[in-house]
Amino acid sequence: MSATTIPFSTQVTVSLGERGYPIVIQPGLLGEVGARLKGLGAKGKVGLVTDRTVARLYAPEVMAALRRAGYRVHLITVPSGERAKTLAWMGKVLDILVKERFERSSFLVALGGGVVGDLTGFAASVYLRGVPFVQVPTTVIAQVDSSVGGKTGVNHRLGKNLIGAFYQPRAVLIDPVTLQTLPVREITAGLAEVIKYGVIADPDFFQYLEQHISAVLKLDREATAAVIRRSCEIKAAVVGADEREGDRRRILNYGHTIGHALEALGAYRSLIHGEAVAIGMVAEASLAVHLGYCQPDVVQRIRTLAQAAGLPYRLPRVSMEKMWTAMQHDKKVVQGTVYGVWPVRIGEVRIAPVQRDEFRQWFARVRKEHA
Ligand SMILES: NC(=O)c1ccc[n+]([C@@H]2O[C@H](COP(=O)([O-])OP(=O)(O)OC[C@H]3O[C@@H](n4cnc5c(N)ncnc54)[C@H](O)[C@@H]3O)[C@@H](O)[C@H]2O)c1
Ligand SMILES: O=C(O)C(=O)C[C@@H](O)[C@H](O)[C@H](O)COP(=O)(O)O
Ligand SMILES: [Zn+2]
Repeated sequence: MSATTIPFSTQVTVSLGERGYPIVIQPGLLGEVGARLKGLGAKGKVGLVTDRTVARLYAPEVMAALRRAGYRVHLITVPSGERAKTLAWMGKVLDILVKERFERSSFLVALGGGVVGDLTGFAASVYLRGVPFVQVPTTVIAQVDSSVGGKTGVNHRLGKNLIGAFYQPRAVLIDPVTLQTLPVREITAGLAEVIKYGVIADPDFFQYLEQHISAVLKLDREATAAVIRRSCEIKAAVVGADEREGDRRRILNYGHTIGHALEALGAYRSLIHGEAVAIGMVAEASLAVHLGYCQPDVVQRIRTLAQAAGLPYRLPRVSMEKMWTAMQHDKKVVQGTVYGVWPVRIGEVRIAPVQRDEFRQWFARVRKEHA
């Protein structure tokens, strides 16, 4: 893949028939949010949902853009980070929508990272049995992954995203300039989902990341354009083929069986999502070797790339029993059996069950190696 052939402003389509939508990637797009909503036929009042950090950085610009297009705007702000992804905060957002008499035709705009996008999408899916919403993602994770595909929801103490709905946005409006204000830890965490796409679907993209990781980390213009576009293309293709995760979409969950268990065990405070996914990807690749699905060089390449991106890759101190119990809440569990996404080679994964005994043996081996 050559970075020089990548135009910065581009569009990717999520092909889902009447639920299909564009992903527009364009520097400066925040200033056009109002005009884009007009293009979608939005009328009346807009609910702009964001978190406290993003409100300070970008809400004035987006509110001005919406007002220029003739909209009345009601700003709804939640705390920053994973602690807002709860039923309690969902209730507070819904309270405001009710009190402010938002109507069925009112659009919600999710301005922020994956937390704001997942929470707003879920609120949009249930308020008046469904109001339209638009994603305006401002983190790497949100621009390459969470804003696309319609998985919305909130966490439960015992498991990640256990309460939610499939509900597609009307459009995804990506302004890559917003990434400039992200803390390094958040940029790095976002790269876990980017590396994931290489492992599950595109060996050339994985190789591109191996060769350009420092440019990507510096948010170099061409590298950023390449990463956002290719990630959105892969996600859009998978979602277009299997919207509700009947089968193929499960590949997007690579690294998440263990990753989500680690997030829940840390009460959603010790690891942020991308970090947990990075550890999960390396661990699940290593487990895939143990299960006989791939060779050790695959784990080595994934671990080396994660390390080069500055991601954590070692399992934290946690008991095997607690891990296994937390993994029972994975949405890929079928009749009590945990199904994992296992790399076969870079660019190809397979989905298969893992038994408790296999997990226990692998876990004991890893613990011994790291002792
Ligand atoms: N729905 C999906 O398909 C999907 C996919 C991947 C992840 N997710 C979910 O997304 C969440 C993680 O998303 P995230 O990493 O974006 O987390 P996040 O939404 O918590 O954002 C991370 C932090 O960055 C701040 N921030 C956001 N944009 C900023 C900017 N431009 N400049 C400075 N600071 C900014 C936020 O205030 C927050 O503190 C998790 O809950 C995960 O489960 C969902
Ligand atoms: O879009 C998907 O499908 C994914 O699995 C993408 C993941 O990166 C994302 O974290 C998703 O929210 C996980 O979904 P879940 O169904 O395991 O909660
Ligand atoms: Zn994820």
